[in-house]
Amino acid sequence: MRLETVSVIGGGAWGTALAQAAAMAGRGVTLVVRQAGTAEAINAARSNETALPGQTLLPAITASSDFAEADIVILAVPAQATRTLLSGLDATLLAGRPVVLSAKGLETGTLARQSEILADMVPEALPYVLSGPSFAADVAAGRPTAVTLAGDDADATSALATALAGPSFRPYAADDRIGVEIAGALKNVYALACGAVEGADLGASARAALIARAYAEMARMVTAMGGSAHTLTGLAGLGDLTLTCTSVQSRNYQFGMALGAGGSRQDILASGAKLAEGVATAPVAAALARSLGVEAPLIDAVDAVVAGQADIATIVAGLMSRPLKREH
Ligand SMILES: NC(=O)C1=CN([C@@H]2O[C@H](COP(=O)(O)OP(=O)(O)OC[C@H]3O[C@@H](n4cnc5c(N)ncnc54)[C@H](OP(=O)(O)O)[C@@H]3O)[C@@H](O)[C@H]2O)C=CC1
Ligand SMILES: O=C(CO)COP(=O)(O)O
Repeated sequence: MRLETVSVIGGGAWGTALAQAAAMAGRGVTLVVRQAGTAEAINAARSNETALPGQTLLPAITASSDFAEADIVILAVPAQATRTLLSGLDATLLAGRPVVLSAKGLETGTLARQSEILADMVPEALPYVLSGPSFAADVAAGRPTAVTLAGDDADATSALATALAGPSFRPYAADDRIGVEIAGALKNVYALACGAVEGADLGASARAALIARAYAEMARMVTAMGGSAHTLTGLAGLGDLTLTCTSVQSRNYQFGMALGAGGSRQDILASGAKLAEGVATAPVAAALARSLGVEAPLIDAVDAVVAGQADIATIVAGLMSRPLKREH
């Protein structure tokens, strides 16, 4: 299969960074944005100053407001926008092509993973999931980054990983799409919790305990969904959980800090908070856990705090007074 050209759909921080990574890999790239004026501004400045300031885009990238036919399509819009985006695209341009899903979230209402949305909307597309510890600013600046790229066919996934790999961007091929998608969505929920630990000044010990118990909870969720807990030992699991749950640079962590300091979801959003996917995913993950019969006290705790149903002190007291049990 020809893997020379790439269309990245979504002109935010991540779409811009993935366009840069694909250009570094030697691909010809179209960065598809919503507004013609935005495309013109990016092409003129050779930079997407609104979404990813201070990064000069490589010459192989052209921004456009039209979806161009390409060998590889990468979707990089927020998880809740993926269905709307796909409903507006010409499905014939996606049929038989690798479509790389890079959003980290579960869909409100349907509880769907990103690749389930793609299967609903364009069943003829070839689904791949890209996830792992990778801040857009790091990827775009050419700092060393490694991610997981999961697809159904091992040879085709390796070929796609090779087509997207560059000197500073290293995709590892994998086959567990479910595990990778659930890990990517849930780490944002746990990052909210870890940010709240910092915002409420509960200490580094509490944060480390939270990360370890989040990993165990994530493993229960992945297994119940039909994925492999082994996937969580990799970049999309441990890697991204570590990054997002310990970095003030993470938008989910920042949102959690504001919650931990006593802010309400509404007030934090009104203050202009950046996209924090865990906010939409927390109630979806809680509903998913209930439907699967999985015990998920941390997801439930984040869901309750985000919904304004409980304060941090009550949540912490509740978690610390759960019946003692064996660790494994
Ligand atoms: N930023 C990061 O470091 C990383 C982000 N991700 C994931 O990537 C996804 C996107 O995040 P990110 O780019 O950072 O978010 P941003 O908020 O920076 O950008 C989101 C972009 O999506 C566009 N968009 C929203 N809805 C639509 C739509 N219906 N059709 C077309 N475009 C649309 C917006 O367009 P407009 O500007 O016109 O509103 C905006 O450019 C998230 O799921 C995130 O978790 C994954 C790894 C790293
Ligand atoms: O997914 C990310 C890094 O891997 C980005 O995290 P935030 O969306 O929390 O900034």
